[in-house]
Amino acid sequence: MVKSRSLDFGRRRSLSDPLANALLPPPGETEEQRELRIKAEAEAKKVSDGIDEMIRQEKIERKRTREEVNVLLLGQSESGKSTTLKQFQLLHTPAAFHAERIAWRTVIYYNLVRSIRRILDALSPEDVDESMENDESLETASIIITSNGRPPSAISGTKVPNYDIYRQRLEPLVDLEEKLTRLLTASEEDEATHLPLSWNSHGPSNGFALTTNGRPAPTIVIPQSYTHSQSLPVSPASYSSPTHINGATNGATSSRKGKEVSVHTSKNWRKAFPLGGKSKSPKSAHSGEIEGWWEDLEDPVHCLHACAPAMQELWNDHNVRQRLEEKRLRLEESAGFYLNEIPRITAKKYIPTDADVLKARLKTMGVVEHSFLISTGVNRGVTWKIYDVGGSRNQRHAWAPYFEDVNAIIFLAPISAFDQVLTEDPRVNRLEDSLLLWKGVISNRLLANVNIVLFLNKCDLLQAKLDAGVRLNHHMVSYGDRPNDYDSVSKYFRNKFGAIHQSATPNKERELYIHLTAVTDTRRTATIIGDVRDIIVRGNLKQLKLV
Ligand SMILES: Nc1nc2c(ncn2[C@@H]2O[C@H](COP(=O)(O)OP(=O)(O)OP(=O)(O)O)[C@@H](O)[C@H]2O)c(=O)[nH]1
Ligand SMILES: [Mg+2]
Repeated sequence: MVKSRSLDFGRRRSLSDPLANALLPPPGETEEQRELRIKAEAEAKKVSDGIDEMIRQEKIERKRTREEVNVLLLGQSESGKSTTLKQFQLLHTPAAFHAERIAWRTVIYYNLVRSIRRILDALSPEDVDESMENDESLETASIIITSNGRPPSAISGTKVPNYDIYRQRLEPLVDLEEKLTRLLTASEEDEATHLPLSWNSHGPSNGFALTTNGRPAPTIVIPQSYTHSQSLPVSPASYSSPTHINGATNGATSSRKGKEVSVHTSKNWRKAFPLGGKSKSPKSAHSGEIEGWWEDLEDPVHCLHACAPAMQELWNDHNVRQRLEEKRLRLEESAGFYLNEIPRITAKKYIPTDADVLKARLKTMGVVEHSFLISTGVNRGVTWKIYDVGGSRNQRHAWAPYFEDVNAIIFLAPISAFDQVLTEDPRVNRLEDSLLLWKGVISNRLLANVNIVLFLNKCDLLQAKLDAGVRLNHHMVSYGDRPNDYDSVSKYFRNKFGAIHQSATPNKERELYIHLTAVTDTRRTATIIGDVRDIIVRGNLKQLKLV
């Protein structure tokens, strides 16, 4: 009775409401009629609740199938983030990836020409150590640090053969490097772009990211280096101190101080093709790709083609290799791999292969976003937004604004870098920096519920380095006298990164997925990306169900 009174009272509350009026019990309702009515109402409520639940489930399903998955690629500079992004592109939008291959020709030429320049710099009879330390171009080289934390000096007193003949024969490449840099930057004439230095220019030029909508504008940085005689002393202090990604920033000023030239990562730099601008750039009926550039005499391929024999001789010269070895300049580990394929790369009708594109090096500045609609498998219909960030220290302040919406992070730590130093601060060991960065990311409270996948990357280079006899314990005392082989070392790193996660994560429930990767290897990376996709989507679904 009391129950029905309260029900009636509830209705009386809304007497002015026509709907509530309509729901009032009919006048003169008998007790029996009343019971039947209440039963019917309860039945109706059950049906209604069932419908509500169905709607909720549909909503979850819709979210699962339609919601974007936001993935951040994090890690220090040269850890392989952009390469990982390229692998995603190759896997999910292969047609677009292939269509863009030709545009990467500019970058590949640029990488090759710079490698040659760096060899010539290294052959200079003067002591170039100081400029090497301050040289941004070191970022693509493996520099061994010694116990005093400095790159080893050239073997003092070494009699240096006269390499002027190479310099003379390769002189046209001086202008070519300038031209290629201009081509990569010229498509941004309406933006604050700084023109690059040539081999003979004076002083550094600075590039800085513009900002849009409060988020840094995506840009690509072409690292510049200087001849030893022109290098400007850049003290480590002129770079920012280590950036704490959870708040403290080093701001735009520090990025302005970098010796860098920047190109926005809008598709514009890709449109720099056809090089030289005089080609009619006919498209191949078969592939849709631009072809016929070789008929344009201004095209860089002609200069490269003409210099190819000299480049090849330089690279194959035993004395040159010895000199590079003395200076511990391991060009072949990074963008230097094009040196092993000079005839192919400099052929007049050269079109970059997928592998060439994956290895092409352009430093990222700011944050670059790419979307993919996954069309197959469990992730069908999911739109993935992948954010590729600039990893050098003066870029890390740009990461934090992306932490709020992120569903998953792929963190890359290049474990082959245990004997290298940061380009932006030669006092800091690269692996040390990766470990600190890792700790900063996994302990960040904003990211506590974010799925994290760790790529211990550059395993191919790690293997090669260990096989060549480079000892981990010379650079990482804590490794002690464990065996210096790939299995032991990779296991050690896996445990080390895993232990940091275990102790520093604010979310003890979070599972950590660790992969040993070489992201330039397409086949292996495709499998890993498949696994990662499933892990991330499953993790995402789990979170949605909790909502
Ligand atoms: N051998 C080898 N080279 C790799 C691997 N991962 C990346 N690289 C090369 O390392 C260089 C740097 O890779 P990126 O992907 O540009 O590095 P990033 O993390 O995007 O660097 P920033 O843009 O400066 O933050 C490129 O020349 C890659 O081809 C790897 O696993 N093995
Ligand atoms: Mg990058």
